[in-house]
Amino acid sequence: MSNPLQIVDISLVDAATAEELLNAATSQGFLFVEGHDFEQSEVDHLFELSRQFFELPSEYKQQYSRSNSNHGYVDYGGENLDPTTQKLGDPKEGLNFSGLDFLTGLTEEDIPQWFKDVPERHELVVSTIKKMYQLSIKILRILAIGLKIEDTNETKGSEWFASKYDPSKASGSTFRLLHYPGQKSLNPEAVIRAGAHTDYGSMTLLFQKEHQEGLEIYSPVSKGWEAVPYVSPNTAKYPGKAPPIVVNIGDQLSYWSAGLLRSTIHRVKFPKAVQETGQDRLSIVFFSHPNDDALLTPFPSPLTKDIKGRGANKDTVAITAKQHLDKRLAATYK
Ligand SMILES: O=C(O)CCC(=O)C(=O)O
Ligand SMILES: [Fe+2]
Repeated sequence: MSNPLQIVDISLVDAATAEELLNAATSQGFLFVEGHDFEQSEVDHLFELSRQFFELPSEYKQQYSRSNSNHGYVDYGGENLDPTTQKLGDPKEGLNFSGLDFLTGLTEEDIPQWFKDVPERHELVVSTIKKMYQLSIKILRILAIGLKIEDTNETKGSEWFASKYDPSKASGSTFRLLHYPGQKSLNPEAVIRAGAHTDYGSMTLLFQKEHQEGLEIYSPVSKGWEAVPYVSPNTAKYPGKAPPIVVNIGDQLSYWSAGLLRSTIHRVKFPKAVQETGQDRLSIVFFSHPNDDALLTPFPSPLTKDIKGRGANKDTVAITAKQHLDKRLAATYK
């Protein structure tokens, strides 16, 4: 499968990396990142854990149904990512880990006992949550350099995003395991697995598996739907490491940058080959959000100061990260 997206190596935090990252974030709004520290074995275990969890009886999973704070199990059809077009919810199930403390990797509310029954299961979830948080902060620091965010009295420009990510303060960040069951039907009406949407946070990090493709972006470059392929790990460069991770710019970065960065529309669809094999899809996703009280007003930068009428610059009243998330979630989980 061809790859319309850039693969950016973030192992070096410097001006060249920042330039490359910014270019990808302002063009497609979707990219791959390599030079992260996720091991292949770790990601394999996570997918295995996810598969085993979703195989548990429905009654068991439903004991942990999604709470008002967006934590817990979401059953088939429980979420509709494209409520203006789709009547039915998405044909998928998910497990949300929300109310995250990034110092401990723990959640405020209970997670299914199944994860705690075996210490390795819980440890893997906890370490993944901490790593995802750290990776998103690293990417945000590099982006801040590329965006030439200016120093203020309170913060250094490169720390502008990170300063809104106090690890022990409440945020909308959510770690999710997602499962899209296979479907043999070739009914063209039933090919959407997750409706078209933009993500609500600052950025989303995602692992998918080979032969389980289906993620598509509405490319701002080609003005058409394009597949986000599975990209194999570069084992010569990074032995033992997991494949490049998908990075998706979300609404909040679009607001903060007055629309310079793109919160690109995407969806999950059954590609023909996957529909024919009846293959399931599993994805491992981290939705990175700043602290609840972070204002979504543009950062100070020569790159954005003259942009008017896009992103938050067009609004007269600034909203907080939590107000934005609550609004989006209310539409999704009607
Ligand atoms: O499962 C995927 O590949 C993407 C899901 C997604 O876009 C989302 O949950 O926001
Ligand atoms: Fe999404």
